[in-house]
Amino acid sequence: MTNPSDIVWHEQTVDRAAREANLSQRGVVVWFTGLSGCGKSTVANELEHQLNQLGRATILLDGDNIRHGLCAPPSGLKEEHGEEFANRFGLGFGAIDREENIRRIGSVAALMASAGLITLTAFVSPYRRDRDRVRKIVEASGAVGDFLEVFVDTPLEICEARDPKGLYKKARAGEIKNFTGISDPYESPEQPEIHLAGHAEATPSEQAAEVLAELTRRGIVASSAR
Ligand SMILES: Nc1ncnc2c1ncn2[C@@H]1O[C@H](COP(=O)(O)OS(=O)(=O)O)[C@@H](OP(=O)(O)O)[C@H]1O
Ligand SMILES: Nc1ncnc2c1ncn2[C@@H]1O[C@H](COP(=O)(O)OP(=O)(O)O)[C@@H](O)[C@H]1O
Repeated sequence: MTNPSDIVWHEQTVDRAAREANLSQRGVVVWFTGLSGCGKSTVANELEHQLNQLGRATILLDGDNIRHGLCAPPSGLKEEHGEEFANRFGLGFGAIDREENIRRIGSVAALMASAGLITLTAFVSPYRRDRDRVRKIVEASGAVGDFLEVFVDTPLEICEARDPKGLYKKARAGEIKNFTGISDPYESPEQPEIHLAGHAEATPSEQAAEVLAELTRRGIVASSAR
């Protein structure tokens, strides 16, 4: 077994402050969470577009895309890596798999923020403990205030009526197990930095502008940025 003391942290000459200075911005993580179909990807995508137009350096990590690579399911790894590897490292939607999914993404998001990027993430991330762990990792590698939780609070009935991928229909029919909101829990954030209420009928662009306004209010985006 590897002894943790055999792995030693190496200090680097170019630090986070130097990277941030070159980009004239502060690296942060803007963590969108909510049910499937609540609008995470759409609003995060629109926000990245608005930030991009302001000349800000960004990255968007989206659940559906990350599950094609870093957090692929066993079926996506088997052909290239074999069954044992796929079963050990591939991720599904059970509670432990979601925990590992969010742990990996949380670490990547913290690295992206240390690179000075405004890092947007869009994952269901249904468990409060998993999200709180990411907050700790991000703050430990930067400062308090570097992690902003955005609760996309669209009611289940609306998400289910939208059902753009037909997943709710399958979940109701019992064809998908552990489906968040139907046969698996969603633990709402208790004190999100930003709360987007879905019943207000705001457009994705208005919701993105709401997040942008909060980033501006907190000095993460300068009001005169370009
Ligand atoms: N069982 C189950 N529960 C929830 N979601 C499911 C499930 N099976 C597949 N999908 C699709 O996978 C997307 C969620 O992946 P995430 O990585 O964001 O999930 S999690 O954060 O680990 O909970 C989610 O994407 P979004 O709809 O964009 O949220 C679904 O399209
Ligand atoms: N504010 C909104 N108003 C109306 N429809 C929306 C809004 N935000 C997203 N949608 C629509 O809801 C569906 C699900 O959005 P999506 O961003 O894929 O959700 P998620 O990433 O949370 O699964 C899409 O068809 C999208 O166009």
